[in-house]
Parts: sequence; C-alpha cells; structure tokens
Amino acid sequence: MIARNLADLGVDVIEAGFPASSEGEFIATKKIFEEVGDQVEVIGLSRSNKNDIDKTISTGISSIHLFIATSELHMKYKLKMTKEEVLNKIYESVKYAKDHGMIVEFSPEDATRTEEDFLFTAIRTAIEAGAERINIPDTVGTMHPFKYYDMIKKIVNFVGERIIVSVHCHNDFGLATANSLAGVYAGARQAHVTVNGIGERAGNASLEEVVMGIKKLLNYETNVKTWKLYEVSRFVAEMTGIPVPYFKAIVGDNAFGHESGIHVHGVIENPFTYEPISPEEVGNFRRLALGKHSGIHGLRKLLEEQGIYLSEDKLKIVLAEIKKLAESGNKVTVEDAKNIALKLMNS
Ligand SMILES: CC(=O)SCCNC(=O)CCNC(=O)[C@H](O)C(C)(C)COP(=O)(O)OP(=O)(O)OC[C@H]1O[C@@H](n2cnc3c(N)ncnc32)[C@H](O)[C@@H]1OP(=O)(O)O
Ligand SMILES: CC(C)C(=O)C(=O)O
Repeated sequence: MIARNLADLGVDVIEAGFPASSEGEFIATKKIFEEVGDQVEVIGLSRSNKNDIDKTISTGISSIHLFIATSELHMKYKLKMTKEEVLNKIYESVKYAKDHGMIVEFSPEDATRTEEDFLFTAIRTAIEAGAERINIPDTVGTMHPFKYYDMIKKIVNFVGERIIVSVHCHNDFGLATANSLAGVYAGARQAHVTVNGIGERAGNASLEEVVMGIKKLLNYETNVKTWKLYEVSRFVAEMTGIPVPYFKAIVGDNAFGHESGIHVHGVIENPFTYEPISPEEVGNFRRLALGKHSGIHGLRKLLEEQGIYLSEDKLKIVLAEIKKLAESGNKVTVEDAKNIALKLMNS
C-alpha cells in the first residue's frame, strides 16, 4: 500500500527492500515490483557478494543497489578487508550484476569518512565495471552542507555527464535535508529520502523536506505531486505506528499553525507574510490557534467565522479573558472564545 502511494506521489525510484535479508523482504520486494514496477523503477539493496545479488535478481527486479564500505574504520573493523580486497569486491559484484542485465547503482558506504584518493579509486572501479549511478552516503551524518557541496561537486566533475550522482544523508546532526540540498545544488541528480525521515538512529533525509527544498529553495523540478505529501506522510505514520512530530516541517500539524497575534494578522492580510509555502501546495492545513500570544485581528476573524461580530472594545475584553485563561495553563479553543464572547454579549 505504501509503494502504491509512493508511485502515485510520483517518486522516480522505490528502494523496496534488501531481498537477501529475510524471506519477508524478498517477498515484499517482488510484490512491490509486480504492483508498481510499470509506474516506477524498483530497486533492491544488496551487499557486494554473489549470494545477495542472486537473491535480488531472483525477485524479478532489474535494478540493484550494491554497496560496500570504503572508510578505513569500516574496512578494518567491520569488513576485515584490505583496500585491494574491497576494490576487487566492487569490480566483481558490479560486473556480475551487469552481466545479469541489471541497472547498477553503487554506494561506497561511509563515503564521507573515506580517504579521498581511495574514494575516487572506488568510484572509478565501480564505473569501469559498469555502474550507471554512484550514490555518496553520508552514513553517519557527519557532513555539513559546505563540505558536502564541495565533495559532490568534485565527484560530479570526476564521473562526467553519463553517470548520475546521488546523495544519501543521515540526520545525526540534524543536517540531512540541508546536506541533501547542498548535494543537489552541487550537481547530484538523485536524492535518497524516506517518508517522514524515518530511518536508523536520527533518521534519513525526509522526502517532504527535500522535495520542497528542491522546488522552493533551489527552483529545480521533481516529478513529485507535492499536494499529496501530507496524505502520504500520514498514511506512512499510520502504517508504521511512528507519529509525525508536531513541529515537523511541511507535514507536521503545526507546520502551518499560527498563534502569535502579529503572525496571525500578517497571514490574514497575506499568507505569504508568515508562510513561505502555502499549505495547499503540500496538502497540509492552516491552523489558527488562540492563546496567550493572540491578538485582536486573529480573534476577530475566528469569532466572525462563528458568526459573532463584536466591537473593538468588546473584542479587547474577550482577548484579555483568553490571555488570562491561557496563562493559567489552559489550552484555549475557539469554543472557549465563543463562550466568553456570548457571555459578554448577554451580560
Ligand atoms: C549503512 C547501511 O544502511 S547498510 C544496510 C543495512 N541494512 C541491513 O543490514 C539489512 C538487514 N540486515 C540483515 O538482515 C542481516 O544483517 C544480513 C542478512 C544482511 C546479514 O546477516 P548475517 O549474515 O547474520 O551477518 P551480520 O549482519 O551479523 O554481519 C554482517 C556481515 O556482512 C558483511 N558485510 C557488511 N557489509 C557488506 C558488504 N557491503 N558487502 C559484503 N559483505 C558485507 C560483514 O562483514 C559481516 O560479515 P561476516 O558475517 O563474514 O562477519
Ligand atoms: C547502503 C548505504 C547507501 C547506506 O544506507 C548508508 O551508507 O547509509
């Protein structure tokens, strides 16, 4: 169901799973391909070994994302391989997948902590073996946008126009979206993202933020139907049981929420004053709230929507009551405002 939502949303590629990791992932990848493979490219993640590649191929999909770590840290402690062994694995696995007719995306895992010369050698090896896409993972989110921009720019120049460079950013320092945008600005033409930013540790770059950043901040195009973003985000939250944070950009409940009087006044006059994106553009909703920060303009609007028209003096009295209520620790609703106003009108 999530895959169908993503296909309808207009994403270019769905990384459906890691077929060699379990029977469930194998079946899911196969099923997702059968369901939406005619609408969107479906790709499977795989270690750089024959067993994983064979398993991925046997799902029926035709794109594979091969990875192997290239940083000293990962090679020494995790893979227990030398540089030469890793380069051999890259060449052999990419070549093997290509010989089986796969589209190959290759990731030097922990790329951003990899010694530069070796990273370029690994990338060249993957391309020589036939990889069409090179993804540069910031595996533990240790990049900042200025550094990642320089790195991606260099790689884009190195690989030339024929190869698509992709970015994959983790959010350990809260910079996954910023780094993804820096990478795209530097010439990457694919970004790995997840709905609501879900992922290991602090998560991955969020689809909603990266798509809207590309559209509104970089002024580039994507194929994503942005007005479906909120709906897809909520669907994934419901299916996974992982709620969307209240203050989450684009899809959070407060992403278009305004309480402060000055802001509400601005938004009433022209929403662009305090909304850099309109809620409709992403399928979210504007929410005007009442509280200790409220002002007359916002209160008047909310009451008039309830059919209550008060003089400026009366509005001031209602506003004072609302502030008092909020400052005593209560959440103030439109219903509260309405009751206060009606009481005043009847007194
Ligand atoms: C940064 C990333 O996101 S990487 C992808 C993360 N995703 C996953 O791990 C998918 C879910 N994983 C799993 O289901 C399991 O870990 C499996 C099926 C992949 C492997 O399970 P196991 O065989 O039990 O091994 P385990 O996970 O404990 O260790 C990983 C093994 O893969 C090796 N390995 C790790 N990455 C790679 C790679 N890219 N290419 C080849 N071998 C690799 C490790 O060196 C280790 O090898 P060893 O068993 O010879 O010591
Ligand atoms: C497999 C790779 C792309 C990965 O997930 C990472 O390095 O974070």
